[in-house]
Amino acid sequence: MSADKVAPPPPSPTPPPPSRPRPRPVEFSKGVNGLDKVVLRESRGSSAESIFKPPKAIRGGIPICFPQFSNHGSLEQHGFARNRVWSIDNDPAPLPTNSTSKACVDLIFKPSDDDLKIWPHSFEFRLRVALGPGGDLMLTSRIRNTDAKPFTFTFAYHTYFSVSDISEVRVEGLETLDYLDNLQNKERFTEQGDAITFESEVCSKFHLFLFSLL
Ligand SMILES: O=P(O)(O)OC[C@H]1O[C@@H](O)[C@H](O)[C@@H](O)[C@@H]1O
Repeated sequence: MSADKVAPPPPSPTPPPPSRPRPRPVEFSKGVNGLDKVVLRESRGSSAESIFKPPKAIRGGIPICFPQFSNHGSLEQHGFARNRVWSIDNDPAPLPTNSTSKACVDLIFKPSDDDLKIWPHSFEFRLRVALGPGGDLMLTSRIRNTDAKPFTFTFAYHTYFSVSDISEVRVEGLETLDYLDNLQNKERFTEQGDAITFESEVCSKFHLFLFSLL
């Protein structure tokens, strides 16, 4: 082989793209009013199928299903409350004196004229989100009938949990409760085991309550 036909050295391997830094779960800063601001970010507490694009509801956090849970009615799945902008009550009732909470915010949702066209019942939904001293989060929902007539509704906190290893998860306390199995045509069963574990896809709805407000 002559010198001018020597094979060129192999290209050096492309370096991997720099990994994006993960957002810190809690950030502390100062708010516009000079008060301490705490931003909670849980980048993993959502479904892998999340589409953060209206009108699709965010599949993460704790969606509030109201006035309809699931497709048990004529409204959109899980009702419209999770897809609306709520306002903050700047003058909420104080926390009870025996409360261990240190901080809370009251969020209010009232139906718009368009909402009343699809669900003709006026109400005020007040959601209190309170943070305990140990970091525990407490949600209290109060729904007030501001209509002249009674109405019924279904409601749920559709909480998403971030788990690193599903095989380590056990859900206890549901023994003897009835549930509808979505993967078996919503057939009704009674839970027999003292703990539910997950070996494959599960989609069960336990113990549905129907509320009436007079
Ligand atoms: O996708 P959505 O509307 O946020 O609902 C989340 C889940 O809600 C559950 O109640 C349904 O049984 C699931 O099928 C669904 O994936």
